[in-house]
Amino acid sequence: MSLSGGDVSLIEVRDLVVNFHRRRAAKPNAVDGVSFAVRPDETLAVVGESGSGKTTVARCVVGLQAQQGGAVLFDGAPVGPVAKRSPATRRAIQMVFQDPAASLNPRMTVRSIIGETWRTHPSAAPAGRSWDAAIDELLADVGLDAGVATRRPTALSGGQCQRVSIARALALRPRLLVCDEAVSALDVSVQSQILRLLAGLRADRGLAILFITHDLGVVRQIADRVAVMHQGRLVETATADDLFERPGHPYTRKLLDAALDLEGA
Ligand SMILES: Nc1ncnc2c1ncn2[C@@H]1O[C@H](COP(=O)(O)OP(=O)(O)OP(=O)(O)O)[C@@H](O)[C@H]1O
Repeated sequence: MSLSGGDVSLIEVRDLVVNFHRRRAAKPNAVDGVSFAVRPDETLAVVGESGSGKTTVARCVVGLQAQQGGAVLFDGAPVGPVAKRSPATRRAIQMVFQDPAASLNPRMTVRSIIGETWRTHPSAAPAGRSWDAAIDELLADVGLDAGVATRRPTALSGGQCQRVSIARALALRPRLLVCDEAVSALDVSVQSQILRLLAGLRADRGLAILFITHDLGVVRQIADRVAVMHQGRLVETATADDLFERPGHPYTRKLLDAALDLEGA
């Protein structure tokens, strides 16, 4: 049965368990039996305070973190660590990180950063036209002008770098974008621009997005559904509307109250 409430899941996390202290059994699991699913056309936000296990779940989904229990299923089939995934699965699940400058090689131009993804995944490279033209088009898709292609990340703003990170992910025509605190390092106005960009890309390209964030303001702007994590466990999953209108779990209410206090401060 799909845990998403719909019929088809693109990605499903089933009873996931991660423990970073396997030899010391008394230490709690960082991720403790988490299950959720994302449909091919939706944005699911995973929200929770620092240390609740959000990033660890995201890293399991992209195959960068091994789990001690449970499974990650893509298109209904279990997928393991990234090194053991098929090139098609690796392409299909792309990640956008929190710190755009740190996730882009400062010595490379934007053109080489994007071109490199096609050298790693030749099956995704543009066929029948020049790479430069395809890169210009990708840059336009993320709201950057073609002149950015010859620049290095150090010559770009944080927002521009994050757009380049998104273009690099899109170059592989992914089906799922995993965004780990992808706007947390940006000014609020730039955050909104990037969130609008992601929403537009999702609609235009039929992307699914798994959005990891501690920020309920971001959740409100981007999410169709929300999974709330607390101390490694998932305490509530709801549509974004329901979560804000009728939070079901006391911890969710606490998070909402804390966010309201911040807004009012
Ligand atoms: N590589 C690691 N080795 C040991 N412990 C880790 C490691 N990565 C995460 N942890 C621990 O696992 C728990 C969950 O961390 P995680 O980063 O997934 O939480 P988070 O909700 O994403 O928090 P934040 O928003 O602060 O990144 C925390 O207690 C953290 O200290």
